[in-house]
Amino acid sequence: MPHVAGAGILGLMSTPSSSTPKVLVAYASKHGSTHEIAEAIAERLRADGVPADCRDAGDVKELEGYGAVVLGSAVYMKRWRHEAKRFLHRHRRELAQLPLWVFSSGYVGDAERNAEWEEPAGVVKTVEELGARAHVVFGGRVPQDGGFIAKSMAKNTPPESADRRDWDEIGEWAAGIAGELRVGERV
Ligand SMILES: Cc1cc2nc3c(=O)[nH]c(=O)nc-3n(C[C@H](O)[C@H](O)[C@H](O)COP(=O)(O)O)c2cc1C
Repeated sequence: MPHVAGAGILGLMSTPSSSTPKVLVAYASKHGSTHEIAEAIAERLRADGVPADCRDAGDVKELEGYGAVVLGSAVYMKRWRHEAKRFLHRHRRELAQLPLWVFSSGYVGDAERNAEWEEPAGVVKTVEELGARAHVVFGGRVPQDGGFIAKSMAKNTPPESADRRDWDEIGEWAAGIAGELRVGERV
């Protein structure tokens, strides 16, 4: 089960607006699979009545107009993509004031979820300091078009476990976010 940090509605209770905040789903992806997770989260939010934009973290210059943020990054060599790290740094003041949810995407293959392939510790520390409501890890997909290591991963990974993204798990996580934001709307 993904780790879910202490959630709550306190931040939303103090929000003066009675409308559901628009959510920015920002992602950092090299080979597209994290982008697809981010799109699925945004789609689920919209389906649950929460307005959401899905954007490349590297393209986001400001957070004006957004009342909540979901940030996700692919993990490579135990690190987040630099666009996601830069996003955290650049917007840290606003993020500390906004409801924030975070996901990493990485583990692939048929082994039990590998403890080696977890969230980068520095990212966990930063997002907890920013008051993130949850930070979770989703499975990833072996890149189909990468370099030497990716090719070797693809060769050594059984095709049926090359894509470990669990769309039900992702959808449920997004539904939980929508639920929290809708609760805030009623406060
Ligand atoms: C060279 C390479 C290194 C990787 N390193 C990690 C890692 O350290 N931890 C992890 O969880 N996943 C790792 N992965 C798996 C990727 O995170 C996974 O394939 C992810 O879904 C890629 O996301 P993207 O398609 O959005 O770029 C690695 C993949 C490659 C090709």
